[in-house]
Amino acid sequence: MRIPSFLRSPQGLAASIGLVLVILATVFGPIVFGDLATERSIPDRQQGASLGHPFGTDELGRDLFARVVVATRVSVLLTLGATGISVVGGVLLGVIAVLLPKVLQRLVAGLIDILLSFPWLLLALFFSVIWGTTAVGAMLAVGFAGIPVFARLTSTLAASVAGSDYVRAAGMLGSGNLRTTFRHVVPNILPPLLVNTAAHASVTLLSFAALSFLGLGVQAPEYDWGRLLNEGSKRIYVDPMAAIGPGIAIVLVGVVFALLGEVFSESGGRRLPPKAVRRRRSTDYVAPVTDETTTLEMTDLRVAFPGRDGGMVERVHGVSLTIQPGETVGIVGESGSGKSVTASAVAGLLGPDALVTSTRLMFREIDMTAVPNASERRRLGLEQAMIFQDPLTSLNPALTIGRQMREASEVHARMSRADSLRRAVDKLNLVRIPDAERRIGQLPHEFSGGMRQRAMIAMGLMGNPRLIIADEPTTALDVTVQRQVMQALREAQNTTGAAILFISHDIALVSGFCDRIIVMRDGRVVEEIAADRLDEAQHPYTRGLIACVPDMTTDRTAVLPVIAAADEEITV
Ligand SMILES: Nc1ncnc2c1ncn2[C@@H]1O[C@H](COP(=O)(O)OP(=O)(O)OP(=O)(O)O)[C@@H](O)[C@H]1O
Repeated sequence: MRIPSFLRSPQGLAASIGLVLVILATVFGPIVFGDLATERSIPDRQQGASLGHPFGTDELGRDLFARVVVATRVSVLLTLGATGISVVGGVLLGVIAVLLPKVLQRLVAGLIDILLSFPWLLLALFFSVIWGTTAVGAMLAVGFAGIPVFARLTSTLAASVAGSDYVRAAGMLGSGNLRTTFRHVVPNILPPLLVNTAAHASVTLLSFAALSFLGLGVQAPEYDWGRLLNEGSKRIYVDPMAAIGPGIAIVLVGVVFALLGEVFSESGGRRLPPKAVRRRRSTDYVAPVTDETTTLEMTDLRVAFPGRDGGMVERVHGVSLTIQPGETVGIVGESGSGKSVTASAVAGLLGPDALVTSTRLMFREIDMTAVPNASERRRLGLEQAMIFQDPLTSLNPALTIGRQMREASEVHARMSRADSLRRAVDKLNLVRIPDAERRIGQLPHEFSGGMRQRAMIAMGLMGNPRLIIADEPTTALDVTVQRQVMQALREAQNTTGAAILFISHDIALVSGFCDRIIVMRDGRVVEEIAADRLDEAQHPYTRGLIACVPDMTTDRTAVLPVIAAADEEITV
């Protein structure tokens, strides 16, 4: 029999044994020890620890060990209830904070910060005054006092995931904010949330004990460990076990929760299996597009971002670009020349900070400068595909490749799960992923870099792409794998007839792959030239880029040419 990996570490084993004991005491404690815990025996009152009464007896002669075991249920259930309130409330508030418009986001973040600045126990005391000194009041108080902690954690974790390529890609597929948050963001913040939940449960248990000890928690005739501790502390110098007994229970269960947090954090990389989602069953698939309208028309695109002084700084200065169906257009230029910003404007992926203006920006007769309606969103999700530079950040690490591939066809083409699965396997075969039926159930980290990038291409083929935007798709790959990816891209184009907008700083790669090359520098197009006429390039910058590409005849002892700054004369 295979031993689960978490049982192989000492803390995993200790946490598991502790958890089983806590569950047994919670479920069976009151049943087994209930009578003993309430049975009064005046002759035996206030006895010290003995074999018959390990923790002694109280002032009515009731066995304290039995009372400590019986109190497990109240103490643990109140702890779980309060932790649940903190986690659910905090995660909801944190997620809402991420979904809100920027101004409201800041307001909620400010509110969370203010609540966090109050000491936790002080907040709990404040709430317990509101809800009264009862067990439920204490649970609500401790639970509500923990909400800001989880709200801050959730919004911070969500913000770090929200900038990933796969979340941007989900937005491009037309996935709404709520869907993207619950499908792509929440699964990726679950492991750290679980770790913090376990650690927080341990603190919550102590807070309950503290509240009950102060007389603000569980009230007589009910009792929990805090109350037993309070009663025992009155005779601590005579019968120390009366106070030490409930103290041991509090410490032991607190340690079990803390150890559980350790175990979660150690297995943090391991993902939870993806949940099944309800789907509309339908085979309503969108027919392939056959009309041949111009794929992209862009005139005088200008993009500005907020600068340090509060004003806007223009980074792309009047770029015009037209792409015809089936055409392969390359954009080359050095780092920072505005290639990615131009491509993101085409895909509508620039964030709310960017100020985008253009005389005309149409993708297959969809005005990309206006907010798309439902049918345009659906078309964009199916007809545009984007392949990013780093496949590891562009795939959601918590979802299987198959699940991510199916998203576009299920959301937009409304295909049934079985149909979209079949289509995903076909597309993985098309980009030559071996053993596609098995691979489709794997997570992105189980793929090699080149396979991940080919899976991204396959994902783009799940719709009916008319434009594939590939933003430096081979930069992170070695030369052999680069060839496989380029080949997959070419085959994808041959199969679909899609146009490709290929972005790279490598003019040699672009000239071998594209029909036409746009050369960009400092946010401007400096030259547009057919790939097979590159040797006739006029602009000194283009000639400089070509001269920087070494070939078999390059003198390896000579100094490489240097491209001068934009305002300098370039000599090659
Ligand atoms: N969100 C942003 N906020 C502010 N400035 C930005 C933002 N995105 C891009 N820029 C700026 O716009 C300019 C063009 O960036 P872009 O990413 O398009 O360059 P690139 O040509 O794709 O470079 P690389 O090859 O390094 O990816 C750069 O100066 C960059 O700093």
